[in-house]
Amino acid sequence: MTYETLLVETRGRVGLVTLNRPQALNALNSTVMRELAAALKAFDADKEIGAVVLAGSEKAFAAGADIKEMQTLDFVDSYLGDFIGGWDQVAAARKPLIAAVSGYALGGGCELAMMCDFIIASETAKFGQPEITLGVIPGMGGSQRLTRAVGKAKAMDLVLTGRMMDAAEAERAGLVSRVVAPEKLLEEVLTAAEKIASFSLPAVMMAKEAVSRSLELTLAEGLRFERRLFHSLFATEDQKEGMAAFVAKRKPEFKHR
Ligand SMILES: CC(C)=CC(=O)SCCNC(=O)CCNC(=O)[C@H](O)C(C)(C)COP(=O)(O)OP(=O)(O)OC[C@H]1O[C@@H](n2cnc3c(N)ncnc32)[C@H](O)[C@@H]1OP(=O)(O)O
Repeated sequence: MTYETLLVETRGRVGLVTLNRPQALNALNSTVMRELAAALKAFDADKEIGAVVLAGSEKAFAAGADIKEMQTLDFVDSYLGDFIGGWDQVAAARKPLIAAVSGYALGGGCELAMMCDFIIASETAKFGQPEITLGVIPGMGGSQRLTRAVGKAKAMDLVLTGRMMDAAEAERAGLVSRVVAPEKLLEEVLTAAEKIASFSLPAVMMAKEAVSRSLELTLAEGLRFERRLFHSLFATEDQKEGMAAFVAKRKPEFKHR
């Protein structure tokens, strides 16, 4: 498949998707989001892929939803057309998805990064939900995922003032898992993705599913769900291989089965 707004490639068992609308700081429009959903679906279906990285440019991961595309929308058009309705498809990806954020991750850009499983940021990253400055509010999950990630006080601060927070503040707040030098960002993220992709794919996908469900279930439900997944992994060849390799003091050779 050819993409108009993305660069899509593979690095061993890692899929790499790079947003590619530099003239608009990777502003997200319908084409970007449709292509992104298709690229992630293709990687989900590809048995040779164990993890996916989503990156932007050095200046911008994404500067938000495309304001030029949105400005003439009215309520009836946006409601009947379910504007941005399918844009959360990214959060439905089943394989681990890591956001590599450099520069601006604003509005929909911050929300897109938060749909990924974790965010590794460059020291230059700036996160924010500036929709309030445009007369609207976050619409791709910012009020929900940001609050779960950083807590009510900081989420209210960011959503109500529209200010940006830098990478150090985002790391302290728990929005990003690590901050690295700009020139090391892609290398660091690809190394993390390669490590994940080297493990048993069923175990990796179930680990993702279990952690993701923790945000939706009660503790008792979540613990039961985790236990069922844990038990089920004893039906895989990779559990036998992983534990046999440990006992034999050798490297496991996972078959992803
Ligand atoms: C998801 C939902 C429901 C909502 C949203 O996401 S609303 C959008 C939230 N994002 C923003 O409000 C950020 C808008 N952008 C900026 O504030 C600035 O561009 C900046 C601070 C990120 C960078 O400023 P800088 O001076 O370095 O660059 P610009 O000259 O402003 O931008 C370069 C080029 O990109 C176009 N651009 C930037 N952001 C967007 C955007 N969100 N939508 C459409 N186009 C965008 C900008 O217009 C300029 O293009 P032109 O030179 O052709 O005007």
